[in-house]
Amino acid sequence: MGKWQEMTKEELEKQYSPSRWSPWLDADAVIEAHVQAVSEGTRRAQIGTQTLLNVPYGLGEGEKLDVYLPKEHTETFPLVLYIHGGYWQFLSKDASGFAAGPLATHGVALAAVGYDVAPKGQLEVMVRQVRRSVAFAVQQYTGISGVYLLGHSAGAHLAAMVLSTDWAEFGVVPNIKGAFLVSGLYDLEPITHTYVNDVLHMSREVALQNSPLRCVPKFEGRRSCQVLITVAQHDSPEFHRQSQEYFEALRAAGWSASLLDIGDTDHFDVIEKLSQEDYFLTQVILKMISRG
Ligand SMILES: N[C@@H](CC(=O)c1ccccc1NC=O)C(=O)O
Repeated sequence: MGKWQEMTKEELEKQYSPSRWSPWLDADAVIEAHVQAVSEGTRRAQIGTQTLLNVPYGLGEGEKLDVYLPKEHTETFPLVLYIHGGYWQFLSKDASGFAAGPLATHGVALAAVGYDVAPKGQLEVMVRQVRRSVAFAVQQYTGISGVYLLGHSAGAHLAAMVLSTDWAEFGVVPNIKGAFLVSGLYDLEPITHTYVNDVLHMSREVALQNSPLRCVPKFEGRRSCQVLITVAQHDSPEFHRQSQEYFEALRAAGWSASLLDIGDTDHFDVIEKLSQEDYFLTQVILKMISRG
């Protein structure tokens, strides 16, 4: 596999079209199935948990959280903040509670983060919104025993940007105990050369400044934070490269990180299946949280 700089525009666009790599469904069908799966999974999670929908974390219309609590929750519990994917332009928090069921069964709360996707939002706006949502959550809910980030695809990019936050201006330093980054993007420069940027309009500077790969902070060893980077077996080679390089960059900066290639999954069902308790990644996440 050559470098992205040497690819034709056609090849680069294919690399960054996750729907074209599913071995099971064609591009349109896989996206349709994905929207269906996350919507249906979210509906089921809303029945099985206690919900607080549309909790504002800021003044903007899009700055809201959907919180899913275990039905019988104790006073303190871990909170997973879920940041949805969709190339910073599709999907919303409304269909992003599908992972809450199995978590709630084990006493873990989930909050699906809303943010302004493009064209309304620009990339830097989304990064700031997600950072603010994390600061808000830890200030609002004093019962949180630990915060975990869970992000898919573009949402894993936003979660990774949360890890590189200088919290000085947020008035709080969240105790982020772990991050689960699923099929994410950490190097945005190649994306500026694809159709994805037709709506985002990222400049090269914005792409560089908002690439987690280029802003990994040195890990200060005072607290523990585990980062799990996962990629789907049927993600494209460029997606695999992105995860591999971010993993190496985290390790080089002293972070505790691991990299996991999840067999028999594509870019979409790798996250959808978190609605199932017996899914491999659900079990890994529950285990990491239970270790605290
Ligand atoms: N053109 C993209 C579209 C895409 O990523 C997407 C579209 C709708 C809803 C979610 C998407 N991606 C990841 O969650 C693709 O090829 O998959």
